[in-house]
Amino acid sequence: MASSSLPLYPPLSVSHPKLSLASHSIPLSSSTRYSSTPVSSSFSRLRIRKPQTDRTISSAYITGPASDVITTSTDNDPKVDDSENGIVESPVAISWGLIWNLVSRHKIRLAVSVVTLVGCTTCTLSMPFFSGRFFEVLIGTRKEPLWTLLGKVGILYTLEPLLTIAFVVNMTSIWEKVMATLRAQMFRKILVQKVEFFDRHKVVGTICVLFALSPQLAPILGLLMLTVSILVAVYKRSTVPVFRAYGMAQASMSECATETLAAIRTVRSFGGEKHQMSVFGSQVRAYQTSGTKLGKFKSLNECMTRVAVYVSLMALYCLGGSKVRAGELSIGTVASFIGYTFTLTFAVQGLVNTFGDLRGTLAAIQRINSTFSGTEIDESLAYGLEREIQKNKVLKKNLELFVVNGYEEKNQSLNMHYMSALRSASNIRKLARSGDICLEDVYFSYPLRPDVEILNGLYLKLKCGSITALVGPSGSGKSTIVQLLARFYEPTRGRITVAGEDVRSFDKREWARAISIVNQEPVLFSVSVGENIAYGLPDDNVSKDDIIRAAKAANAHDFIISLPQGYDTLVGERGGLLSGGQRQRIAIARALLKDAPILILDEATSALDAVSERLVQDALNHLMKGRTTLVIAHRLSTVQNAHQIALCSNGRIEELGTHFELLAKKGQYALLVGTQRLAFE
Ligand SMILES: Nc1ncnc2c1ncn2[C@@H]1O[C@H](COP(=O)(O)OP(=O)(O)OP(=O)(O)O)[C@@H](O)[C@H]1O
Repeated sequence: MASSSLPLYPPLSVSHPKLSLASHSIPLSSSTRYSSTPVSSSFSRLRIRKPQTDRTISSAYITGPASDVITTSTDNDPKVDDSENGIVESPVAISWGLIWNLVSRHKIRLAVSVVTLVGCTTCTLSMPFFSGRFFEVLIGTRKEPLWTLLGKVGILYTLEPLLTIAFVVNMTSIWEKVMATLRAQMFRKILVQKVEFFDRHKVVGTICVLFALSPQLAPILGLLMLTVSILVAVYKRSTVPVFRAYGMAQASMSECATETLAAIRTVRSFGGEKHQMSVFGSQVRAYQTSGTKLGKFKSLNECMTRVAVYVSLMALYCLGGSKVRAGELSIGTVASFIGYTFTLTFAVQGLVNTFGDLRGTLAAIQRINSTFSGTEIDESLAYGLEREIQKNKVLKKNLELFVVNGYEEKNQSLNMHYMSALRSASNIRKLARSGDICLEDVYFSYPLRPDVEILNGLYLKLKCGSITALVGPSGSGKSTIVQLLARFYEPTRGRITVAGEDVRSFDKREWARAISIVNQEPVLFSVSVGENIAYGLPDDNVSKDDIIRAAKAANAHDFIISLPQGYDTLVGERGGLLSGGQRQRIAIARALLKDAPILILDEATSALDAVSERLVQDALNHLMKGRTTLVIAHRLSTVQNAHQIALCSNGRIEELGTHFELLAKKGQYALLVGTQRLAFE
C-alpha cells in the first residue's frame, strides 16, 4: 500500500511532544458552583450487597452476597442497577470500544483524511509511471511533448507532499483529541481508586506511562480499520514484551527520580546522595539495556527491509536489462519499475515504523490496563463525582474531557447502582451538627495486610459539639481511626454512625464536606496563599473577604499581608516557601472556610516551636468551637482539658474519662502521664 510511504509515517526517531505530569496543575478554580442535592428522598426496596456482620445496615457500600435491605434514594437519581449479585468485573481502563467511540466523533476529519490518503496514494503510485515516460522522452525513445509531461510530473510531485501534510495534520489532530480525553479519563479513574491503590502503586510512574502514550499512532488510524486483522496477528507474535519492558523501565526510572527529589531534605540529612545515585544508576542501566534490546529489534526490521529492496533491485536490473536488450520491454518501463521499488521501500519502511509505534502504544495500553486490573474504584466516591458532573447540564470546557457520552462502561452502570442506593446527601452536615459520632464494634485490617487486625471491636462515642482526645502507645491505631472516620478505608466489620445513621449510606464526597482534618504536616498546593485557603471550598466561588475572614480567625492574616504579594504570594511546592507554623495556620484557615461540623486534629501542633504553637493553638481553639472534635496528641499536656480522653490500646478503647478520672483510675493513662512527666523533668 503506497499510502504508507515514508513521508506519511514519520519514523520513530521523530519526536512528538509528550505531556508531562508537570503540565497538569491541580484545579484550584474557585469559579465553579454546584448546587446541593434536593433534600427530598423516596424510599425504595433495593437489591444490594449484604454486610459481613449480621447487623442490618442501610448501606450500599458493603461487599458480600446480595440481600434485600431498605435504603433511601434521591428523586433525581437514575435507575437502579438490577444486576443479580452486584459483582461487576473490573473493566479494562482503555478499551478498544472507548477508543473507537472517541475516534468516530471526528467524522468530517476522518473523511478528509481518507480523501487525502487516497489522493496521496494515487500520486505516489503514478509518480514512477510518469517519471519512466519522462525518462524515455528525455533519451529520445518516446515522442511526447516534454513540457506537458513535465507539467504532469510537477503537479504530482507538488500534490503528494501537500496531501501528506493535510493527512498527517488531520490524523494528528484527531489523535491528540482522543489522547486528551483518554488522559482525562485515566486521571479521573486514578482519582476515584480506593486508597489501597495508592498504598500499592507509586502513581507518578503510572501517570508518566499514561502521558507517554505515543501520539505517533496518529497517521495509521486510516489504515487501522483496513488492517485490523493483520494487526492482531502482528500484535500477538511481535515484540510487545520488549516494548513493555522498555516502558516499565522508563516508569521505574522516573519514579526513582521523583521520589528522590521529593525527599531531597531527607536524602541530604542522611548523606544519601551516593545511595540514591546507585539506585537511580541501576534503573538507568535497566532502561538502557531494554532500550538497546528494542534498538536491536528495530534494526532487524530495517535490515530485513533493506535486504528485500536490494534483492528486488538486483532482480530488476538483471531481468529488466535482459528484457530491454531482447526488445521485450521499453527502457522507460524498467525505469518506472525502479521507481516503484523505491516507492515500495518507503512504503514498507513507513509500515515498519508504524507497526513499531503501534506496538509501543499497545504495550503502553496493556501496561495501563494491567495497573488497573484487579483494582477497585471507590464506587461511593465515583458515584458522588458522577452525580455532580451529571448535575451540570453545561459543563465547563475542562470538565468536558472527563465525560464520554454514549459510551457505556461497566463501571458506569455500577455507579447507577450507587446512585439509587445512597442516601440523599444534603442533610449529612445537618445530622453531623446535631448527632454524636459512634464507632460501634469496629474491626479493621489494612487491605494490604489483611491478616493483621489493627482495630479489634472498638467502641468510641464522640459527643456532639465536644472535644475527645485520643491517646495511646505508638502503633495502637489512633491514625487508623482517623482514616476510618475520613472514610479513606471502611471497617472490615462494625460500623461508624452519625446521629445513628451508618456513614456508608452517604455519598463520600458529601461526607468529605462534613469533616475537616488538620495534620501535623498539612499539605499545601503550589499555588497562592489565597487559593490554598479557598481550597476549603474547591467547588465554590469564594470571595476574597471570606478568605481574609478565615485567615484572620486562623491568626494568619498578619503574616500573609507581610508576604511579598500578600494573598497572591505563591507558597512553593507543597508549601515549602512557608514555615511549619505558617503552613499550619493556612491549613486552619482552609478548615475554617470549609466549616465542617466534624473536626479531626491529628498531632496538629506537635511539630511547632513554643511561639508558633501558641498562635496555632489559639487558631485551633477558634476552629474547635461548636464542632465535634477528635484530637490526637502524643503530649498529654495538650489534651488535659478535653471533655473526654480515650486511651487506645490493643485495637480497642481501654480507658475513657476526663483527665482526672483517668488519673484516679491509675491505669495505662496514669502510667503514660507519669512517664511523660518523668521525661519532662
Ligand atoms: N497503610 C497501611 N497499610 C498497612 N498497615 C498500616 C498502614 N498504616 C498503618 N499501618 C499499621 O497499622 C498499625 C497502627 O498504625 P497507626 O498509624 O494507626 O498507629 P498510631 O497509634 O497512630 O501510631 P503513632 O502514634 O505512632 O502515630 C501500625 O502497626 C502500622 O504499621
